[in-house]
Amino acid sequence: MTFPSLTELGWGAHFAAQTDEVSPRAARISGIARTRVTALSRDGPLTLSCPHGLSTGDLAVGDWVIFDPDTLLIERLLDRFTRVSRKAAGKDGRSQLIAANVDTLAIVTSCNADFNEARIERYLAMAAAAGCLPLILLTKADLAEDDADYRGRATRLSPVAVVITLNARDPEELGRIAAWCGPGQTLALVGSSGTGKSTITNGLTGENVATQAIREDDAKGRHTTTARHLLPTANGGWIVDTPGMRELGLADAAEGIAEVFSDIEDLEAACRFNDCRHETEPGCAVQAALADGTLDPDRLSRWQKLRREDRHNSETVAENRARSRSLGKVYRAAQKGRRDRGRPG
Ligand SMILES: Nc1nc2c(ncn2[C@@H]2O[C@H](COP(=O)(O)OP(=O)(O)OP(=O)(O)O)[C@@H](O)[C@H]2O)c(=O)[nH]1
Ligand SMILES: [Zn+2]
Repeated sequence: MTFPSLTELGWGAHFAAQTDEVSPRAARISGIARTRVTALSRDGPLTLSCPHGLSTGDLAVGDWVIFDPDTLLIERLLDRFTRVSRKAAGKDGRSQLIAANVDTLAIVTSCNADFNEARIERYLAMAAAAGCLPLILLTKADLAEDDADYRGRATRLSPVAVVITLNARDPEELGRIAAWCGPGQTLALVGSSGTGKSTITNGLTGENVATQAIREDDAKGRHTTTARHLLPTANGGWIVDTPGMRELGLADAAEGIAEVFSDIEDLEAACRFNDCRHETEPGCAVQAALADGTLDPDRLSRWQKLRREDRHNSETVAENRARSRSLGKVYRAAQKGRRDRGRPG
């Protein structure tokens, strides 16, 4: 049996630069259960375990790790190329990792009442904060009276996102997404329940895996909030199945928000006062743009709401940083242990 090469698994210069290890020791995480981590290596699938002090919660589907081939323990997590996260449930504002090393984040919404500008902007900020290319997939175009109108509204939300309207049930139309999950490319789908994520996943993988995974979980009454599978697509790429998100909270996404709302942030830079609140201050460029109709007041209020929320949630982020620093210590200790045992590499 032949397995995908590291390049086909998504390996590239970003990871190669971080290690002198020979490639049989590198693996990409394809699934995470409570204590077990499944991964794909050049020599096929593996089950890895976490060393003492590292929990599966610190890892994400899509991560690259260096493992010890004798013990099958994870030795080192490689620095991520992209990092998809959101605010964890609860009030502490912690950011929760959803998936790692995703090239493109596909925001899935339907050409019907699910379509919501504010929600799409949230996901666009999530993609920008993660470092992923954004793709907006507008499903159920076959059921809509005017899918071009939805496409136009979505296009206005971002100068960088590609917008595609489609019937997700039609394999030929799904082919238009194939370019984003070709060899070595990883695509993640996010969006509300019922918008067609499973339909797209099944169509691209040629299997019914996604729905099965969801059913397994339902049966156990478990509620997962992170992605658990990296699935191969029919044309040599990878797809991450993320859970349906009823509500997407953002934390530590200031840069992502700034990118999505760069039009407003540019205006803000032109306000006379640095601390302009864009209310009644003289020389406010934001108010001027509202007055001459170049800025949509709804977009302004959506931006203000997102920024307030992100600032509030980011207050406790310093806590997370301390946490990842202590994680770094665990990796270094593991590496040192390996060197002390006189292993090469
Ligand atoms: N006509 C039409 N039906 C679609 C389209 N996309 C999805 N559907 C249907 O909509 C329903 C929901 O689709 P799913 O793929 O299960 O949606 P989901 O986003 O995976 O939903 P969750 O599994 O709850 O997260 C299914 O009955 C699909 O067949 C589309 O483009 N056109
Ligand atoms: Zn102003």
